Amino acid sequence: MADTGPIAALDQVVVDWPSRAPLGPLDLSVAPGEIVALVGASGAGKSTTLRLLAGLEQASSGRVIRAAAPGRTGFVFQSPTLMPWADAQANVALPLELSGAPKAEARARAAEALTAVGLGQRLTARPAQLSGGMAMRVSLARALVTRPDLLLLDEPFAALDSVTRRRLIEDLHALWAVAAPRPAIVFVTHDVEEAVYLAQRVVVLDAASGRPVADLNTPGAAPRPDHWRADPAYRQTVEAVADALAASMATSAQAAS
Ligand SMILES: Nc1ncnc2c1ncn2[C@@H]1O[C@H](COP(=O)(O)OP(=O)(O)OP(=O)(O)O)[C@@H](O)[C@H]1O
Repeated sequence: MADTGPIAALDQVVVDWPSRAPLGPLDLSVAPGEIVALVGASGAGKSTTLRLLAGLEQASSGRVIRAAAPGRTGFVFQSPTLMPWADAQANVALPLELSGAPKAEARARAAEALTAVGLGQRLTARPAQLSGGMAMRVSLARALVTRPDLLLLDEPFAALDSVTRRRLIEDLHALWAVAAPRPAIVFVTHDVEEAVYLAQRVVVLDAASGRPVADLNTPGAAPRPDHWRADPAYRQTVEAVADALAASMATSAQAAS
């Protein structure tokens, strides 16, 4: 593939809030179409890194590169953040309507996106009529409907049971694999196994400064078959990420003592 440069990157970015030590300097580069997982201790700066990549947070210094086309960055939060009064189709159509698409086209594309996440039969359901997993699928469809170049996911499945969670990870992989072009995905999670299973690269953030302190490639091509979880290469990578995560926390615990 031709080197097209990153779809999003942080170059020596520092975020300086009056109430705490500065975060950074942060360096991270995300290539078009790649899947990167961010792991780190609570408060390490994972959400801040995503918000910087989304343009929702200002850097105090350094450079943020955002190469996704306007309106083609999708964001999915831990809670589905749906409009409670609107049905699934209207929720998913909203970003298209806001970007000026005619209503009929927006509704047709919303129906298509909901079908892709397995909710083709629930277009008229309101959020209160959906399970947690279904509501998250609607949120995913809303992010995918704009055919994003960059999809940012902040612990999207953390509140779900483990079976639903696995299914959603598999669906996300499948949706990514059929998209043309594939979006880059940056996925924040506390779950090391989920990070290794989903991503092509796992980046570990330092607990104190938020700086990436380990950047590990995962073996094998995504999307992975479910039985890959029993593969020794998967287990070894999980151990390597868990070790890097423990090391990142130990250093900051030492610094604090
Ligand atoms: N607007 C803000 N003003 C001041 N401090 C902030 C602000 N936003 C975040 N922080 C602090 O910056 C640090 C990083 O926060 P962030 O939410 O990015 O961490 P995180 O790794 O996503 O945490 P968690 O895993 O708990 O969600 C935390 O100490 C947080 O309290």
